[in-house]
Amino acid sequence: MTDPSLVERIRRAARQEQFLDVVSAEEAAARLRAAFPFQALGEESVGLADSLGRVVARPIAAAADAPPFDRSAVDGFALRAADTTGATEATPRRLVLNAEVLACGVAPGIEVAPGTATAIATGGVIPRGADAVVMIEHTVMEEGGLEEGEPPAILLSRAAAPGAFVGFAGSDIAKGETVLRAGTVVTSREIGMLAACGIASVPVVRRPRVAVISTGDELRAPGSVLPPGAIPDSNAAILAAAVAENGGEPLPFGILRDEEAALSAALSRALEEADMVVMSGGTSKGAGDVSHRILGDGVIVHGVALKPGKPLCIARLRDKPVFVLPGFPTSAVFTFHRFAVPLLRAMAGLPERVEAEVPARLAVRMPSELGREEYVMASLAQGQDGGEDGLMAWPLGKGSGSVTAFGAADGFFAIPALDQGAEAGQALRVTLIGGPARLPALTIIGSHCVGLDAMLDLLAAEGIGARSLAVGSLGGLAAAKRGQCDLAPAHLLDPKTGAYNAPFLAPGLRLVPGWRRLQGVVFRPGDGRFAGMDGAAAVAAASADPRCLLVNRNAGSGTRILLDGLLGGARPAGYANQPKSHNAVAAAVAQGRADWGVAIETVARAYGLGFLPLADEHYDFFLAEARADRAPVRAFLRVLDSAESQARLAALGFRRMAAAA
Ligand SMILES: Nc1nc2c(c(=O)[nH]1)N[C@H]1C(S)=C(S)[C@@H](COP(=O)(O)OP(=O)(O)OC[C@H]3O[C@@H](n4cnc5c(N)ncnc54)[C@H](O)[C@@H]3O)O[C@H]1N2
Ligand code: MOO
Repeated sequence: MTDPSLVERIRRAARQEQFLDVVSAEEAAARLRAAFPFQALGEESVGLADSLGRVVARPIAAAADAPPFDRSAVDGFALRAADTTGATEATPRRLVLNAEVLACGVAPGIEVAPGTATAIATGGVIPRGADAVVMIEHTVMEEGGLEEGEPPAILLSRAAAPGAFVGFAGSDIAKGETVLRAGTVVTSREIGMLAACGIASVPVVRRPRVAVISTGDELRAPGSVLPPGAIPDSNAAILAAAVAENGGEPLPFGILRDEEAALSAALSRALEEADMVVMSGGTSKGAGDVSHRILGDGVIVHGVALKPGKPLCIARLRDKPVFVLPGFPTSAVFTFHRFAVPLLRAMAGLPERVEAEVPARLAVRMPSELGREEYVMASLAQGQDGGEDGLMAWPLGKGSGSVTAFGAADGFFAIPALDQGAEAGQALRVTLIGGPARLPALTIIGSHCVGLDAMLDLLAAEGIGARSLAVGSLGGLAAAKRGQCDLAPAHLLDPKTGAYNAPFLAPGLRLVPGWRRLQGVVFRPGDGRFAGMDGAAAVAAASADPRCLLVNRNAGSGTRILLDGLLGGARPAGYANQPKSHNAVAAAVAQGRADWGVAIETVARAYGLGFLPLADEHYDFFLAEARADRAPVRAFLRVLDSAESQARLAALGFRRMAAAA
């Protein structure tokens, strides 16, 4: 049943013109702190095995001593230390054995009287009278002289101090002592302690239940077939996992359409079942943006001067926190961590997360919007070899819509609201996400290619990690010249000479031949306008037909230079559409937004497109001479020349060039 007051609020909110009331991130956090208690939820009791990963709710005292009785730490004989005084190899002491053997679990029956000893196993109960144990290897059984019926004896060649090899009851932990304090996260180690102290049920903080709701008509569950315009719901999966990582229990509410009635019904149910509600999508000003409208006067923040995350909306409904995160994945995840996680952890009884920072220098200039504090996701790579340069931070440059930026980044840095950007070389502090930065052995910066992925897979199989930053051919070349990477893959066509890459060599760099990628005209199979043509004829015919729409490439790309050369100054329909990758060209043609373009054969095949060859693109590597002798670089060059790599490249449709010099 939908709460009638909620419906009324929704109606009221719907009548209002919606606007964002942007506040600073600090103000937003302060309002959140003022609205909620930031304290652990109540406690519940769980079985020992189920306590793994839970937070201890109150101090737990040992229910029993550990060990529960005085026990032997060795295999040997329990005895009175006083009987051993002065024992040496030359003057052994003789002790008569008692007629019992104290294996583990055996209750002793005979008191150890002066001049006697009892055989005992490691873990055996120390018998009354004994105060020490000697190891079996420091004794010998008495040889010969045994009269009929006389008990056996041992000869002892070492003196034992009182307490030797005795583990006293409660010496590990004594009954009543605190085993675990409130706030401890239970791991296998804590479980071991609890078990040893005889504790079978554990008082833990109740896990905050967090309803996760995705909104958007375009969303489909991951793995479903996507109709045109649809995208997989990645936010729900990321957010549910992040809830679990921070001590919460995610309650998946699935995908809801941008429809107020359905949304408010779901919200009402979520508020009944959960301690916190996290929605994503529909919080900005667009036509379909309805999520925030259903919150009515419960809203405490709507709009934060942050990038990513401006349209973040936070509300308090029925005393429970509701976060409406921006739909863009990077924005959603970033704002979740920044605002929802501190509250979630407090409710779960977990301490605030401490995020480590490392100093680094910015590798390239990063522009930023004035008026919003901008957080830039970055990868870290070692600067100039030798370490003087320390770490360089490379912005991932993927924007709020990226689903990979947050996952791929080592961390992020902030550009203050009043700055219009950060300069190359500027000193930064990078906040690490997901633990310490793992700096790989090999740094590769430049143009990306699936062939390179194949090389890096082979290297990884040898245990050599590589970081490949896709910043384009020119960006990689610049990084190589500055000594910031080992290898810079590139496919730069020099329009004057028509040659690839070699004309761009600079002192200190060497060119390692990579592979050739066949480029050609791509079109939808069955498009009769391209039937029976070769590449050059297809370019001529298509560019002369105003209804045949081109998808071009960005200025400076090798493909653009090639196409401009073929067009000879012509500007066919669609020329202004200039995406930055082979894949974007193929997608535009495959989906009918354009009819033709130029891309590499591998990509044409992947999209099921027709392909008419034009020319070979050379994908080579600029190698910094100063780094050429590093073991990981040598390993890369070896892999590049291996039979396995030739086979993989051939399977991808690439032709490997002459062996590396
Ligand atoms: N005219 C304006 N437009 C936008 C503004 C603005 O101020 N004025 N703000 C921009 C900013 S900043 C952000 S961030 C986004 C956030 O928009 P919404 O929160 O309303 O999100 P949607 O429009 O629903 O979706 C945005 C984008 O994200 C995709 N999405 C949504 N949910 C998911 C999901 N669960 N998994 C994966 N991807 C998801 C959605 O398809 C859209 O592509 O608004 C800007 N616009
Ligand atoms: O705030 Mo939005 O999250 O910049 O893209």
